[in-house]
Amino acid sequence: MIFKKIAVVGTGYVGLVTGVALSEIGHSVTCVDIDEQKVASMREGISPIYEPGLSDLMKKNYEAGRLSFTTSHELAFSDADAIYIAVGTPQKEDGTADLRFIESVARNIAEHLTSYAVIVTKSTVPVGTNDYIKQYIEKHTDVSFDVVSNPEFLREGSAVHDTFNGDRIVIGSDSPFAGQVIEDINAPFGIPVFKTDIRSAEMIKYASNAFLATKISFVNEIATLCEKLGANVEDVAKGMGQDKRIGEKFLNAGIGYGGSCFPKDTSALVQIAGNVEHEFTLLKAVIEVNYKQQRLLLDKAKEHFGSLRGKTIAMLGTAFKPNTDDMREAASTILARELVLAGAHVVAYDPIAMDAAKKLFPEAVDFAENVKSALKGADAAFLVTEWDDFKELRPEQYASLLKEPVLFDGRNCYDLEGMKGAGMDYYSIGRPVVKVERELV
Ligand SMILES: NC(=O)c1ccc[n+]([C@@H]2O[C@H](COP(=O)([O-])OP(=O)(O)OC[C@H]3O[C@@H](n4cnc5c(N)ncnc54)[C@H](O)[C@@H]3O)[C@@H](O)[C@H]2O)c1
Ligand SMILES: O=c1ccn([C@@H]2O[C@H](COP(=O)(O)OP(=O)(O)O[C@H]3O[C@H](CO)[C@@H](O)[C@H](O)[C@H]3O)[C@@H](O)[C@H]2O)c(=O)[nH]1
Repeated sequence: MIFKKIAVVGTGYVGLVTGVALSEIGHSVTCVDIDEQKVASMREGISPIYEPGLSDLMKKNYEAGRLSFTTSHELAFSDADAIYIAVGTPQKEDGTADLRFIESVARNIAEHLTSYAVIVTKSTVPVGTNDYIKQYIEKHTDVSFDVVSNPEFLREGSAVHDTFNGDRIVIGSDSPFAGQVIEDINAPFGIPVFKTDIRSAEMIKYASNAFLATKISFVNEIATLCEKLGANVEDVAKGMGQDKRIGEKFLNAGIGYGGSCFPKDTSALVQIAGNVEHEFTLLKAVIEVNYKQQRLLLDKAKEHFGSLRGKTIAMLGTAFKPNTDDMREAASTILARELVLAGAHVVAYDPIAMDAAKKLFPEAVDFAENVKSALKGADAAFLVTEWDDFKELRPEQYASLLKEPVLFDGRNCYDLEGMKGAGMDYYSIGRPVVKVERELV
């Protein structure tokens, strides 16, 4: 194995995890970020993001001298065999992908490239973006280089695990040499490689995310039908998933998908289609279903209480999924805003993402120190993120801490049988409602 000198541009969820993982398999990695605070923190051995297993691995490779951090593109790119682009491609107001960070990295590379390197795009970029990167750099430097599309499929909350255990590594290239360099770099991971052209690689990323989002919105529509027809979506999903052509994964009904990827990537793909005069009807419906789904707990609570004015709601979980501090496009943000607008008092708790939530939630929202103090005296609870801390609570504990008591579970964390006799009304997604048997007076 020939270990390479690698620069990674951007130290977010993808860049830092990629940099750390590449150093762990033996390469010499320099991570460069424009955020001085992030770089300072990483140099002190503190990961700027919460991701299970990342901190220890980062410290280990930093101390071993295989991993370094800088704010200087010049330093990072000098003699690099490969330059990985892992900057953000957020959503613009019109739904298209905002490529200004990609454009700035292209400028950085054109300015500081001193010898041949393979430029690898990990960021999720619209089809044709790698062609743009190539043309821009070619125009502004005489140094030779190749461009490779190498989309990333890791999930937040399990990013380190996913990087070492991915299903495939997609390498899109029009240069067999450059494609081989990236395959060699990744060889120690032992993950199957799929090679294709650059545009197909770019499309694989969007198509994969759009397909997974479609699976989620599909099962959520089935969940709504189950509620109306007296079926149980959990059993329905299990029964469907046993068909290998369907597969059991990503069929968990709930309050929709959030996060830094599905919402923006589905919108971007609708726009990418629009640019070539194709209306992506199916994906538009997926997005519309998700919009309704993210507000579902609110509808259920309004139906239960009549009005939410003056009610105290304990919000359990603010992160878009467990094991992350990421709040991008989290359903909790919508729910907190809408609950406050409806006149409710919100007390939120999240084991990890509370600092991020404080910056995003309306000022009227209070934050509790732990799950029990969030629940104590509240009229109802909204279970928004399926953290283990919440799932470990027994139904009776909710019932004894809540005033009314009623639990609106957006993630189907509890078994319906276990809820019967817990002394609490229990609403979940796509499953029958469990009601407390109250004495008639
Ligand atoms: N977050 C995920 O789970 C995930 C998974 C797969 C793919 N992706 C894609 O990967 C890309 C990165 O996502 P992320 O969530 O890691 O982003 P992020 O916003 O967490 O991090 C991006 C980092 O890039 C830095 N940056 C911006 N411009 C720079 C420049 N010119 N030079 C150096 N650093 C610069 C920023 O300061 C920031 O630290 C996106 O395209 C995203 O769609 C993300
Ligand atoms: O059956 C399911 C599975 C997920 N979700 C929700 O879908 C969202 C996304 O979850 P997940 O895919 O686990 O997390 P991400 O970190 O957003 O990862 C997705 O987005 C990344 C960024 O592009 C990709 O790299 C990953 O492959 C892709 O799974 C979350 O809100 C989940 O609650 C459901 O509602 N039901």
